[in-house]
Amino acid sequence: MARLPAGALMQRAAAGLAAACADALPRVYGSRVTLLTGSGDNGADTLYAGARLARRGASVTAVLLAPDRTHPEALKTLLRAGGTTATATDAAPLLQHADLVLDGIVGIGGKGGLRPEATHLAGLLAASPATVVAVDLPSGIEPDTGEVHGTAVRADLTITFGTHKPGLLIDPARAYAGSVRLIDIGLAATLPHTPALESLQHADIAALLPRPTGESDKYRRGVVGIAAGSTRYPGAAVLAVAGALRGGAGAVRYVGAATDAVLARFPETLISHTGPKKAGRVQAWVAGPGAADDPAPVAEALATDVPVLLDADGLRLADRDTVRTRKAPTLLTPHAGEAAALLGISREEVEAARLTAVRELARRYDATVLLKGSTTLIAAPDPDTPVRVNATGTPWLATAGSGDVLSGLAGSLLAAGLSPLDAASAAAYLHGLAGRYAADGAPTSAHDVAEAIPRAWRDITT
Ligand SMILES: NC(=O)C1=CN([C@@H]2O[C@H](COP(=O)(O)OP(=O)(O)OC[C@H]3O[C@@H](n4cnc5c(N)ncnc54)[C@H](O)[C@@H]3O)[C@@H](O)[C@H]2O)[C@@H](O)CC1
Ligand SMILES: [K+]
Repeated sequence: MARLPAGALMQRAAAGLAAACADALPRVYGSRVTLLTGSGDNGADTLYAGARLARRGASVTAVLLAPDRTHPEALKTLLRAGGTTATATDAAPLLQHADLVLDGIVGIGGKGGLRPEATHLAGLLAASPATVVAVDLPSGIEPDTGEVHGTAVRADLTITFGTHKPGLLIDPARAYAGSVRLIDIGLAATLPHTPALESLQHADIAALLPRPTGESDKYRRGVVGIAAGSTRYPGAAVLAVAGALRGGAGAVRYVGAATDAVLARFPETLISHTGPKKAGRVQAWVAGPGAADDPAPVAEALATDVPVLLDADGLRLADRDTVRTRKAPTLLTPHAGEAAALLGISREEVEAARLTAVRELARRYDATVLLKGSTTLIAAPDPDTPVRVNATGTPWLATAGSGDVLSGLAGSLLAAGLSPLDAASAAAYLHGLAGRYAADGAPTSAHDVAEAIPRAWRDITT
């Protein structure tokens, strides 16, 4: 900001915001626009954008939450452009009859949820048929964590400035943002080199995925061991193997009680009639899906010196000190309920503060942790490594067995030589994309998700 003329960033933000609002309206001329205007720069952005829309013939009214503390220059600009003002007590009809509402109550300066008057406005807004555009972020969410304390504005569209904020990417706050559009205001050079959060895209994942070369044979490509399934849950083994076969390892070795079911479905699987300890060459183990109550295979996998992925029953059956102290990397893939058990808190507490939970798990277990959910998070044990958030998931993936496919897929990428953080990130990305393809707007099954993985892989790499 010091290097630019005063207000330059704000003008860039307002210009981008006004253009996005114009796109969201059938026509600007004659449309009714209501601005919810707080006392900070977020409110000022909103007033400047409103002035631009007023100059194009929109009828613009700013509801001022703090009339005596509104940004004076921005307010003057709106009034000069033909806009008008109102107080919060007059807001109800203005929100009910607007075509478009801009939420400029608070931006990145907002902390601790909305105050009572703003809470009341957010309630009125929820009942309005208007299109809601959040300015920078939906007011009331915690910008840096994605937590929501009390009421927050629910937007159809969020126009965010300079960089994505964690709250726009992590649930529960993410669900309040609607679709998110980033406006470049020229901040790139000033942003920190190590962000708090990363969201990998197609090209990032493509660069991570293993590719066989002329010298590859099945052992060089990696053998993934699957210690999963039981007489009670043979299907978990089949689904973990289904994921593993599509994850780039050269071979999949299975140990457990579901040999017949696995071979019937996947005759290419190598079978060892032992535990993980004596199973033969394996570069990474997946232990736990459908394991029911037998801790032995989990303990044997953890005793090896190769990377181990623990999922489902494995998270419950594993000895926690062994996880913490083993030398080779460990990857834990809990859903919120399993994470809650590992942390000794409630599922609701995990879901409300997912970023804190995943970081705390990684720290406490000295492991890489993939916390499943509609926005999956992945944290490395080193607290300075950016947490990764996966953006490809779909609610249709909340289907039985889908986690077994993910664990097999991630294990296969581990065996192929990816670090736990990269294996988990690439697996979550592919799995989410495969889930979208498999579902395509209708219910899908874990089996279909596994079968859609190659299509996701091809789309990313070609
Ligand atoms: N920092 C930058 O480089 C830029 C910032 N811009 C805008 O500036 C915003 C940040 O502005 P500010 O730092 O002034 O802060 P905000 O405008 O986000 O919020 C601070 C104001 O809101 C009030 N407030 C705080 N918490 C509240 C709550 N829970 N309920 C109701 N009111 C609350 C405070 O009293 C304060 O007046 C960004 O979100 C963005 O919209 C843009 O203009 C572009 C450049
Ligand atoms: K806002």
